[in-house]
Amino acid sequence: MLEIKALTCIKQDRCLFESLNFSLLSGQIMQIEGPNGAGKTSLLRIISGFARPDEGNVLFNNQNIAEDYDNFAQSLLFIGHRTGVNLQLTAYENVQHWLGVHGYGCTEDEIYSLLGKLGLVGLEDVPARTLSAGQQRRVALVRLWLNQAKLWILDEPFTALDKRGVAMLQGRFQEHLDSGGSILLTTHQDLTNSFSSLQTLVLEYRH
Ligand SMILES: Nc1ncnc2c1ncn2[C@@H]1O[C@H](COP(=O)(O)OP(=O)(O)OP(=O)(O)O)[C@@H](O)[C@H]1O
Repeated sequence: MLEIKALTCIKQDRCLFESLNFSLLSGQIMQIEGPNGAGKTSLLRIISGFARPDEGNVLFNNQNIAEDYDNFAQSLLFIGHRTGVNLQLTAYENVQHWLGVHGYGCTEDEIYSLLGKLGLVGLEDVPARTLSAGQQRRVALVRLWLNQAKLWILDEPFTALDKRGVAMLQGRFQEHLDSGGSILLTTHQDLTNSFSSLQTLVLEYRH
């Protein structure tokens, strides 16, 4: 599904990674690990097509993403470490907004039911700025239930979640993998015993 070929990234005269190669198949999950500043977010942004590598290519289904980005974008769900939640809107309004962007239909009842499933009962209609960090993260993660993208790229998705939230998210990941999806993520969470298809890529801090 995803092939990373000879990727090199240089930031502020520092080479973050050089000639990086790996692939991610349908049903696989890959965790990118490494110390602060190693280049994990930079790598995710390049693979998502938001930034250009200094060298190398990203292929999705054998197609260079730079050559047909619109097609790739339809298969991609990216959630960054900044949640992307509009803090002026309520949780319900944020979901409505994402539904509009992705062109999916959902009834009012379905939206409330989903927010309830994510532990946000009673918080659906208050401005997101009044929610806790973990509750805001839960609002952001609603997109994982509203999306049909095959490839999920997630930067620190577990941040601020409590144990139940972590378990719920891992359950959602497994559903996605079981249905043939793939996940590339950064996290400091230990996922070793959680996913049989887990691959790990460690980025060292290069001086
Ligand atoms: N837009 C930018 N312009 C210049 N330098 C940048 C830019 N974005 C990132 N960097 C630098 O690239 C390096 C890697 O940053 P990156 O955010 O990819 O690291 P990270 O591994 O995700 O770190 P963390 O674990 O702290 O999130 C850092 O030294 C950072 O200062």
